[in-house]
Amino acid sequence: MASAARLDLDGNAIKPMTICMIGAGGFIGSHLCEKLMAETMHKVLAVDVYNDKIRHLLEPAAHPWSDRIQFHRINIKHDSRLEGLIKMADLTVNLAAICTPADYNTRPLDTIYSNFIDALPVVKYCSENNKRLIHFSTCEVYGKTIGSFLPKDSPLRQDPAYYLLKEDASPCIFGSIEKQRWSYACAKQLIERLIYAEGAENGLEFTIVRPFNWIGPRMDFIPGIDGPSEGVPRVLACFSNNLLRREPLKLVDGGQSQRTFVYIKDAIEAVLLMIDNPGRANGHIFNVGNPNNEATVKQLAEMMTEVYAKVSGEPSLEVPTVDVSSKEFYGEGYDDSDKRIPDMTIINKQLGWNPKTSLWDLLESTLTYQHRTYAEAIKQAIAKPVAS
Ligand SMILES: NC(=O)c1ccc[n+]([C@@H]2O[C@H](COP(=O)([O-])OP(=O)(O)OC[C@H]3O[C@@H](n4cnc5c(N)ncnc54)[C@H](O)[C@@H]3O)[C@@H](O)[C@H]2O)c1
Ligand SMILES: O=c1ccn([C@@H]2O[C@H](COP(=O)(O)OP(=O)(O)O[C@H]3OC[C@@H](O)[C@H](O)[C@H]3O)[C@@H](O)[C@H]2O)c(=O)[nH]1
Repeated sequence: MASAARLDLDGNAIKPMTICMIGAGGFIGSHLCEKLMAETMHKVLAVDVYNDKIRHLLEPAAHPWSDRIQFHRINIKHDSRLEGLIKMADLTVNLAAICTPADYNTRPLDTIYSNFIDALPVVKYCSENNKRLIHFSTCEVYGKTIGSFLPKDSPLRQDPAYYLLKEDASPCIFGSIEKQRWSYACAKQLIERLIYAEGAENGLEFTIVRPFNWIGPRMDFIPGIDGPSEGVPRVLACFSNNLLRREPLKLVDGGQSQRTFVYIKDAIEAVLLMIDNPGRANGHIFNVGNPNNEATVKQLAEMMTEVYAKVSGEPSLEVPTVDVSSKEFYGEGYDDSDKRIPDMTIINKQLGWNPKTSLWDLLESTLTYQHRTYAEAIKQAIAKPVAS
């Protein structure tokens, strides 16, 4: 339950505030809304084009927080109500974006508009009205590691100086322009630079978040069940879909790329610390990830297969994975980040935050959710005769 006497990291009472949360109906937004309703007295003006993932929080009068969350169905591309909502709030959190890699090379214009152009008015309204902004960027702004350009057998590849990603030191290394994968990272980088410049020149109070593969329940969609049959979500939902349908998991280019995965509930703790501690969060860019949860995509597939067999009680397939080329899976213009380990120095120093949940544990709770939510619907979809 929310307590009125929550304290910030410096021991001061936290005053309830109004938060305009744009993209509140998405994966991260839904978890952040839940946290804010259950554990704080803050109010949320939830802005999105969808609300399926937060509908459970919006049921009238069903919850003690029903007067603290309002949903506004607004497309921020063209809606004059946005400025009014930002003015009414103390803080704006902007999560809205196209952020699935399958879109970056196939819908590069939509990707660039969504991640740069559509975010511009949000930054402008915050700056002009002296409102604080927490903007969601991405770990993809780092692109590839310096080490990836060294010879395969170079011992320097094992030296953290060549792979650890630091907010205030690492360069942003993208591929060539025809590798349209980088349209997203580049748009995110430019909006980061613009926000930083608004801070430097006009005094905007901002925090930039760089999430490193946050995963958990409600991430993306299961194709053909609660999203388009031909849609390609991020890897957690792709692999969940394969496991639910008892198909081999597809390893793009052999699944050699490495990622670090953090449990959504750990990551949301970090965002709440930013919200509640403006003096420590303003003016900073924060990596938010779990450096201890590194795996290649192949290792992730193997672990998910093992965990899913445990939580579903169904035996694994004899051949659980299959290799597929990136051209076949994503189309022309795909490219990849080789390795993503966040440096945690800044978030540790400013907010004292550390992730807690191991990869196995976060997969166990997430795949339990996926099985409970989708297994029956998938069975029915598979059993349905295909219309001729
Ligand atoms: N999940 C991750 O691991 C991760 C990693 C890096 C960066 N991020 C960033 O975090 C943010 C949130 O990511 P997510 O995983 O929750 O994605 P998501 O797709 O689940 O959520 C984004 C939400 O924004 C909404 N939205 C998009 N365009 C909009 C518009 N024009 N008007 C109103 N609403 C709009 C969508 O409907 C969706 O509900 C994004 O900016 C993303 O780039 C996420
Ligand atoms: O079925 C699949 C899906 C994905 N993959 C691979 O799995 C890896 C991870 O893919 P994801 O779809 O989760 O996306 P990425 O980690 O590449 O990018 C993500 O990073 C952070 C955010 O900004 C975005 O949410 C997204 O861009 C990639 O190497 C991809 O090629 C597979 O091997 N098989």
